[in-house]
Amino acid sequence: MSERAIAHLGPVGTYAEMAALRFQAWLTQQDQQPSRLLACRSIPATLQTLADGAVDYAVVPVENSVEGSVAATLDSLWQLPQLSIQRALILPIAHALISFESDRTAIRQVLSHPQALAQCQQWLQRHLPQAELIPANSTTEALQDLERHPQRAVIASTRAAELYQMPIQSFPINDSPDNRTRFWVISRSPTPGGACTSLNFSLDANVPGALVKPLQILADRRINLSRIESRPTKRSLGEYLFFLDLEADLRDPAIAAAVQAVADCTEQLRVLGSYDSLDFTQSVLVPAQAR
Ligand SMILES: O=C(O)C(=O)C[C@]1(C(=O)O)C=C[C@@H](O)C=C1
Repeated sequence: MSERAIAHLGPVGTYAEMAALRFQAWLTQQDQQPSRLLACRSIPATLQTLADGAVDYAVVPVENSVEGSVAATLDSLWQLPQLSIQRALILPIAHALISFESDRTAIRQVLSHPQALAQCQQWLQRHLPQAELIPANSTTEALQDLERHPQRAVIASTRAAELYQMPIQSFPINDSPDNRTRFWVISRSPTPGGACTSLNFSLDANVPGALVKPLQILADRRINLSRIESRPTKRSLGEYLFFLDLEADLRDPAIAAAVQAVADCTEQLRVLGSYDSLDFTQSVLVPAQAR
């Protein structure tokens, strides 16, 4: 078998890469086949690389316990109908403040991925109220050139600080000690079926009760929703797509029938995947030098 490739948000050292490493280790345990990782510039680029056939899997963040959904993942995935979810991965996320400046009062800018900035907002407000917050494509992209900007700090993982040999000034700085992010493993293969089913749909008309109908179908069949999210379709103002996670397995005929009934009362429904989760919140993270 040829080497499989797994795309993730780069550069090397992101949380998405950590998730991809976890998935790679799990995959190797399953079938002993080789695989390699490929770092991409953004979440849309990660999914596009997979859709173009250049890799076999993509690992993308989808939801954080504090900040909620990762919009770039939802927005990109619904535009790539050839892709489906294979598995979810849950990782603990602990952020570090990385800077060559040890005097916090001298730090003028803090750079990171918007999700990471948001996950540390209270800490930043308390300890670096003077700093301008600057969004970057990823936590480790923000680390590039840090040594040339002494008044700058970056929020990234301790592993990233080790990999790029940069000083950690504070750790942990995430507001919630139980900070976790759920990632999806996506591929071009049919979805396998599993304890969670994710779908999205648009509605025929913007009229009272349009959303109640599909939700009532699920409630009547006692199917629990673990998440509901709306995103603009970007076609016209006020037009939304709804993303739902059901605690249900699509391989069960009763669940498949319920999803069909939802499809019958919505404009367009797509099953993004039905899959199991791997929860890594209790296990030790891969040390940087072990790669
Ligand atoms: O920038 C990174 O390191 C990422 O992997 C992205 C990302 C995200 O988009 O949520 C992943 C996990 C954390 O929640 C923070 C940032």
